[in-house]
Amino acid sequence: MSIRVAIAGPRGKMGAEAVHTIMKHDKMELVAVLDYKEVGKTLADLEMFPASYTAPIFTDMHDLVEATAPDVLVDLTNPHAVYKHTKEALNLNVRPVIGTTGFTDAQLEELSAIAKEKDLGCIIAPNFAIGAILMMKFAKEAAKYLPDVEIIELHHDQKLDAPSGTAVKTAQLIQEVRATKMQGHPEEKETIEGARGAEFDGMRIHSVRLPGLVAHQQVLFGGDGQLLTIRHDSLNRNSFMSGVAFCVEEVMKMDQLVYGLENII
Ligand SMILES: NC(=O)C1=CN([C@@H]2O[C@H](COP(=O)(O)OP(=O)(O)OC[C@H]3O[C@@H](n4cnc5c(N)ncnc54)[C@H](O)[C@@H]3O)[C@@H](O)[C@H]2O)C=CC1
Ligand SMILES: O=C(O)C1=N[C@H](C(=O)O)C[C@H](O)C1
Repeated sequence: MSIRVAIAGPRGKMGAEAVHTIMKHDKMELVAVLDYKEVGKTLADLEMFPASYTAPIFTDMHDLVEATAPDVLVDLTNPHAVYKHTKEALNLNVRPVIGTTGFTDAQLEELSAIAKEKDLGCIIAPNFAIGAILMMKFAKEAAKYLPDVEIIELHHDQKLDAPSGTAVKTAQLIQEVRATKMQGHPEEKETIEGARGAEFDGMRIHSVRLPGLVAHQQVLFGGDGQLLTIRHDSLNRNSFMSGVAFCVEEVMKMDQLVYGLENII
């Protein structure tokens, strides 16, 4: 039987790719999409999709679930909308697969508690690309031996959140294996505010935003007379799509919230 999938944010850069991915998948059916406008239309009414894409557009999650009974909601919207969508989906017994970044720790804890209470799978994946997950895993391993680390993430200039969800997740994974360490000179002073980047548990995160970039990150480790750089580049958004399809299948087998694909690959 097909997995019934709804997608929030279908007109976005990631959402549109995800629409094509689900439409092409032989074990999945795109039953609806959630947008903030165009209610009553179908994807086929939007110029960007072919006439064969007949999934209806909803602007209200309750209406969407009542009319189309999805098994899974894939959210690719923005940091302002995603928490509400995830909570609503869980409360309506729909399993969320969330690619949108920008959750607070308190929101993650609350959503985790709801998923647990309902025995429902929920995946929150700051990055769906296998190469990025390996980059994070390798960075965590390297930090055991080289605890001086700075993260540089580079993204397109339409990105709303900084630092990226991937950079935050990388820093959290490193924090698990590294004793807190304030890096740099103890008396260093920024002569222009922000020059040293964001501070996370003593390590620094730098965010670059430029047209032409997609999604890139390098993790730099410094040691005595040596440097190690671990870098990942997403050159297009197709790089995320096998991860999206993997999560839609996996979340059907789960009964709790998982934050980060490194926990399930
Ligand atoms: N986990 C991953 O591997 C990846 C995650 N992302 C994240 O996915 C999110 C989307 O990224 P992009 O597609 O580049 O952004 P985008 O700006 O191109 O698309 C966002 C879409 O969400 C829609 N939207 C906004 N509010 C909405 C609402 N209340 N209900 C329904 N739709 C709404 C917008 O109309 C827009 O079409 C971002 O948070 C980004 O960081 C992006 C790439 C990979
Ligand atoms: O906004 C993006 O583009 C991306 N967002 C995610 C993040 O914040 O880490 C994943 C990837 O880096 C692309």
